[in-house]
Amino acid sequence: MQLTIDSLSVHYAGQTAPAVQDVSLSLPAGQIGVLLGPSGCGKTTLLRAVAGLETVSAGSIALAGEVISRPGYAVAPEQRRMGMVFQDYALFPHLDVGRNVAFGLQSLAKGERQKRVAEVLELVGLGGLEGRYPHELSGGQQQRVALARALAPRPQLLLLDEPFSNLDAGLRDRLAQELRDILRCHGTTALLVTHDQHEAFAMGDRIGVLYQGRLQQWADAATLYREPATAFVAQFIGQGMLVPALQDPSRSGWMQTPLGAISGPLAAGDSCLLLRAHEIVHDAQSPLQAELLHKAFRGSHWLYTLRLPTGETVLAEMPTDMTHAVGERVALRAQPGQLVTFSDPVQKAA
Ligand SMILES: Nc1ncnc2c1ncn2[C@@H]1O[C@H](COP(=O)(O)OP(=O)(O)OP(=O)(O)O)[C@@H](O)[C@H]1O
Repeated sequence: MQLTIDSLSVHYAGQTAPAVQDVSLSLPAGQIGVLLGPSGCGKTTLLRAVAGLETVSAGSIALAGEVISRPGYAVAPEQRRMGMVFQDYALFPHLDVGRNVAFGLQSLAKGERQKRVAEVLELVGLGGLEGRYPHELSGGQQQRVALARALAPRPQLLLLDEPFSNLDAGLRDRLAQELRDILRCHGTTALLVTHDQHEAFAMGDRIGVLYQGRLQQWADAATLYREPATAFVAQFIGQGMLVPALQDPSRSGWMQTPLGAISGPLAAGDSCLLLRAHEIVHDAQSPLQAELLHKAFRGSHWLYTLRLPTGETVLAEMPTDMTHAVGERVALRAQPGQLVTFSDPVQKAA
């Protein structure tokens, strides 16, 4: 079912600023939306408001065109037909897998209930494990039971709050991919909260980046990366760096940066340029020398942290055959692809 959030604010009593401010987004039926952002930016509050667990102070939430929350009106959480999966799975330890999954199916006759339980367990790859207890399962299997339990009553919308945070990195990646396939296969509309960009990119058809309660951008992963709407998104996604940029007074169509002159227009009022680590390259011919502060081996490349002569610190990806030692000077050149510029980063990010 399509989820539409319009100018939504949630203000906790006693707090000076709203936890969620003027957020609008639309998630089409059958798609997976992800809320991404640093700790405290309002992701969980927004998810809980959709679930009906937080009171809305302004704006509205609608499911399939029908308003379910607005100031002074809220459909009760249990009547929203939403499934929820939390980071701790919240399985009932004294109930076996079958009865955990059957929890929301009390209205069905016994035979139908058993059929549906078997069906969703099959869907999550746990067919035949009805008789096991949660403590007899691995973390990944418990996560899948929680998912099966949420999917069993055929929710209109599935809400997931950091569902993989208790799992190790390898399993997390695999389950994120699996979960995406299961939701696709089931045609489920889902909204997931995470602070992990890789997870957001692996799962989301649409990703919303939140900062200080405000939605900075709601777009697919490629758009967030290539066309960040705000300086915050530019820096948050893909380790972006904003370096100062000035229109070159003597050469039109060129800008001056701490990495030298760069060909390209600087829009009126803009004063910084987005660069990513792969856009700063080693060039033995370049007059620009930066001091190597730190280097980390990343398998396919080195990640260098470098101090420019003007004092700014930048990251650069270098080939693995580079042998610079920390403290050495490294000759650099900026080689930006598509130019993305912003005005003052603080102003844009707020
Ligand atoms: N029940 C509450 N009462 C008052 N303030 C709250 C409450 N819950 C959250 N907050 C505040 O609202 C803001 C947003 O919190 P929220 O939990 O939504 O952030 P989050 O992005 O999910 O963070 P995290 O990634 O750390 O879980 C924070 O400043 C938080 O301190």
